[in-house]
Amino acid sequence: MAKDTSAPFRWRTVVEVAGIAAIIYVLLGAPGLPSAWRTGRSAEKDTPAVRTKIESLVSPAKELNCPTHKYETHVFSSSPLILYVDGFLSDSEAEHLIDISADKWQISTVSTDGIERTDESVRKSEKALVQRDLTVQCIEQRALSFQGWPQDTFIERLWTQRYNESGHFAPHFDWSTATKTARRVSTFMVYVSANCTGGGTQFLRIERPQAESWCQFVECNVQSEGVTFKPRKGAAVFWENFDAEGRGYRETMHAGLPVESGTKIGLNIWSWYQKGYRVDDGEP
Ligand SMILES: O=C(O)CCC(=O)C(=O)O
Ligand SMILES: [Fe+2]
Repeated sequence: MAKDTSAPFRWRTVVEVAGIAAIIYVLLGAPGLPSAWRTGRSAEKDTPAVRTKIESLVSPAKELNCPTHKYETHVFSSSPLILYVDGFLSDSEAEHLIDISADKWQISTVSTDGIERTDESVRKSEKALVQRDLTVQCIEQRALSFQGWPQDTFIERLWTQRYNESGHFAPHFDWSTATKTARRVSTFMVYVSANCTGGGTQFLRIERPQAESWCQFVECNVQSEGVTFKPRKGAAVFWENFDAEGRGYRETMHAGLPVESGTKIGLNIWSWYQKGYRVDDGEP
């Protein structure tokens, strides 16, 4: 009787096709996987976007003489870590940030894979790059000290952000480009001025806490998805963008809700992990 050789042959074909598909998937850059896992194809490559990012990293001068400043921290969530920091900025620091932003406002951009564009359906606001004077460096220092001066972690140059009526920022993550050795590890969303209605910072995938006490900081009287932090002058919402393995937290998706009346001014303080990088102290 003739031997049936077709079954082993089919299996070999299946294995070969799977192998070729896997090679093509890797060559395409492993689409669908978080970029932190795409080893061998990373922001360490010296692209213009990476150079611009690295040039924006700063470290406050070590011998700074900053005034004593006290704030109150409330743990909102431990995983992901989300903290509410009341009084992160003093009134005079907030006023100073407003003053030094005054002649610097420019239309805000959004960035996809390091490429900047304007799109009011995503982000409608103005932003200002603030000069690194003593007050600003003391704020940078406060942000690093708050996190325990983590290794190889720097502050991205600070920007204020102004939203007038209908200004908003659609849901997004703060961690678009990320690798194992370079990523935006944490965010402070600081309210510099909050003469507005609306304009809260909404986390769509996180539930509002039950305790009544949180109602001073989060919206309790509106029916909306997730939880919304109220803009409150001087306060900050702090969160970590990645877990210990370097995976972005999906729960940190957030939005700046439309300002219904008045003006809201925010300050972004982003901390960036850049393995092995050293930055000169001090001056802008
Ligand atoms: O304005 C807000 O409440 C959020 C701003 C924000 O998410 C950002 O600037 O990345
Ligand atoms: Fe954001």
